[in-house]
Amino acid sequence: MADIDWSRWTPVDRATLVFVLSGDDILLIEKKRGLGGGKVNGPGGKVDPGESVEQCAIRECKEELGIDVSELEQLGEHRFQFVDGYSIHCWVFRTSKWGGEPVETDEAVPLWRRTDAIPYERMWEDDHIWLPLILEGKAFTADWIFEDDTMLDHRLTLLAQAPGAPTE
Ligand SMILES: Nc1ncnc2c1[nH]c(=O)n2[C@H]1C[C@H](O)[C@@H](COP(=O)(O)OP(=O)(O)OP(=O)(O)O)O1
Repeated sequence: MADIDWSRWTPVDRATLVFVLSGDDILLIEKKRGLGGGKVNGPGGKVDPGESVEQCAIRECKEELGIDVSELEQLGEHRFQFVDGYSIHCWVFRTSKWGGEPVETDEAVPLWRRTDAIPYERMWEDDHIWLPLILEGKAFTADWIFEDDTMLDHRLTLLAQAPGAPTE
């Protein structure tokens, strides 16, 4: 964390992640392409110009899984900094409200798993640190330094309330 002035940090991209919960189950994806292609993650992706993070979350769930999510609860904020200079600011939502049946698309394969059997070994290295907080409904903000797929450092702070919407 030492070399980064997080107070001046400006991301290259903004993105979202969405976790749909249904009883003891969570809806994940096997991501086919893009950043993290080949990994298991939640549906999500980069924010389009002029789009809010919530609009992005809804659009990405439709594009990647064909489902319509609603009543999104914004709980987490990630600042991912890669040592090659790339950076991405990611907003994490959860919901238990969705319509439609998740289907495979050219971007993702749906993957329902029990919340006590999340395949962290197939996910980004950071996920096991913060996804349990999403399941518990705990708000947080977190900073991460990555070299490619390897997590070098991190700092996670629990929040009393959800992080605010992005201002950049
Ligand atoms: N470290 C880590 N853990 C968990 N999730 C992520 C990371 N780093 C990440 O970037 N992500 C997430 C954040 C986003 O949901 C995706 C990256 O966006 P991407 O899928 O590349 O964006 P799209 O808009 O869907 O894809 P393109 O159309 O740009 O190819 O990963």
